[in-house]
Amino acid sequence: MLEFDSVSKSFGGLHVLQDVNLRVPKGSIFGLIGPNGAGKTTVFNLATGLLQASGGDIRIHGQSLRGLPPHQITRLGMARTFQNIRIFKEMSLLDNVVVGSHRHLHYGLGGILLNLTGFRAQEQQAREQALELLRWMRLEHKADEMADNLSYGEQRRLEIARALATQPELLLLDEPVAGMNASEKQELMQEIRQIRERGYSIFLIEHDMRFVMGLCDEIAVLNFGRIIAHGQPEAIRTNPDVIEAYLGREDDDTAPEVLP
Ligand SMILES: Nc1ncnc2c1ncn2[C@@H]1O[C@H](COP(=O)(O)OP(=O)(O)OP(=O)(O)O)[C@@H](O)[C@H]1O
Repeated sequence: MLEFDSVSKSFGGLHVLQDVNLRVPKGSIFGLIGPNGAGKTTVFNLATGLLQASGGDIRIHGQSLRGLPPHQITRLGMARTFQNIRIFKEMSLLDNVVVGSHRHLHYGLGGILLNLTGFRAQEQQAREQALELLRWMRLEHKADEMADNLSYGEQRRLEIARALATQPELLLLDEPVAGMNASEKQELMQEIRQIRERGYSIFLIEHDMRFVMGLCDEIAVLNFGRIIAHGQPEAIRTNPDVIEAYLGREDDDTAPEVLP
C-alpha cells in the first residue's frame, strides 16, 4: 500500500535518512521503531508531504508522492496523528472530528445558497459520521464537551478519531501511547486492532516496546537513518543488530525492554 524505495533525506550536510526501503502491506499493523533521533518522524513527514525526499521515491497504491502537497496526499487516502497532540482545544469533541471530514463535503458558497437542503444533509451526515468515530474511540459520551477538558489519553484518542474522519485507507500514528498509563495503553491496543478489522491499514511509530511487540504484524527498525532490521516482532526482539542499536544508547529509556 505504502512503499519507500531507496529514500534519502538530508538537511544541509546532515544525512537523516539513507536508502530507506519499506513496504507497508494493506490491512497490516506496521511498526517503525528506533532509538531517539533515528529518523522515524522524518519518515512520517516524507510520507505525508510535510517534507520532500532528497532521493528515491515514495508511493501509495503505486502512485508516486513526489511533489504532492499534504492536502493532495490526504486525498490519496492517508491521514496522521502527531507526536505533540494537535487538536482544537476551544472546540467540542464533535466539532474537532467534523472539521476532519470537511474534505468530503462538496459545496462552495454558491452551492450552499442554491442548495441549502443538500448542504444541511451533508452537514448532518458529517456529524453522524463524527459521532460514530467518537464511539469507536469510546468518546461519544463526551461529544459536546470542550476538548480542553480531556485527559491526555483521551486527547490522543480524539486525534485518532479526527484523522479517521478524512476517510483514510492508511492511518499513521506518531507515538500513540506517549503519556498514557498501562490500562489506557491496553485499551488503545484493542481499539487499534478494531480499526484494522474495519479495513484500515496502520503504520505507527512508538517507543513503547511492549505495545509495539504486542500489536504489530511487522516491524522495521531505524538506526542512524538506516533500516537495520525488518520482520515479525519475535525476530526483531532477538535480532543482535537491534539489541546493539539500543544498547549503544543507554540514554534511551526504551533500551531495557528490547533485551530478550
Ligand atoms: N527540519 C529539520 N532540520 C534539520 N534537522 C532535522 C529536521 N528534522 C529532523 N532533523 C534531524 O533529523 C534527525 C532525525 O529526527 P527525527 O525527528 O526524524 O527522529 P526520531 O527518530 O523521530 O526521533 P524521536 O524518537 O526522538 O522523536 C535528528 O537528528 C533531527 O535533529
